[in-house]
Amino acid sequence: MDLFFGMSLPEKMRAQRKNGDHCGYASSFTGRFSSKLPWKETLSFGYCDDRDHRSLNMVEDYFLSKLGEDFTQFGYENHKPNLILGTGPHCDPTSLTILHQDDVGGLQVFVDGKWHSIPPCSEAFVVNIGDTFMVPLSNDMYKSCLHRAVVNNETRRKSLAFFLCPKLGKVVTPPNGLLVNNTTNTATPRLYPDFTWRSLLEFTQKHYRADMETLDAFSNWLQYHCSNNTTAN
Ligand SMILES: O=C(O)CCC(=O)C(=O)O
Ligand SMILES: [Fe+2]
Repeated sequence: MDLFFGMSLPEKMRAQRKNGDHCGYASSFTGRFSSKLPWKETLSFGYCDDRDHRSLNMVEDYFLSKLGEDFTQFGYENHKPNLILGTGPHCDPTSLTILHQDDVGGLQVFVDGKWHSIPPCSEAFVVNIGDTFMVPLSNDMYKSCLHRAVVNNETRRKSLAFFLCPKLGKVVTPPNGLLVNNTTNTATPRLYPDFTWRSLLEFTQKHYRADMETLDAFSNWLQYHCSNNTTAN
């Protein structure tokens, strides 16, 4: 991880994540957005548990193809010290996040109106519910977790995150059982429209940096697009 992030920007840019792609290097200074910029660099890899797409040496293969023979290390997030922002407040748009932070710490969750620090523990993972868990599995019963990562002015911070997502074309919708109020036997209101992970991914990759209002913004965006498509047809 240190080997990669210690390289010069032009060198890291050889592994730059292309717009709409899942793998590669991205940072505040090369990004797809011009506002609400977090101070972080990320290196991402996609993994699909599917026989046809599985690669045993996915990370190694990626580095070999992008950076050449003598490079086989990998890493994920790298937050730089001395600069104000790490990762701003947001809920992950994905389903579940399994996160490991190094001993510098900095991860905070928003609970009961306050930010709480999550102390780093080398032997533990933090598991967060994301928006795509909240909608289909609970129709809002389980809230996605609002969190942020702060940086300090002494030490570089690193974290490693695994984001679990549905298949791209899978329709994200709550099961019928959650749409009925068992006491009154009436339908509970749908809080969000059905969507595919492909469309939420596109929204958060190309149009909107995930924050605490991603789902509301996404619902509006979907409605606008659907009504425009209907009008166009
Ligand atoms: O670095 C961290 O601890 C959190 C990163 C994060 O929230 C994210 O990448 O979604
Ligand atoms: Fe996050």
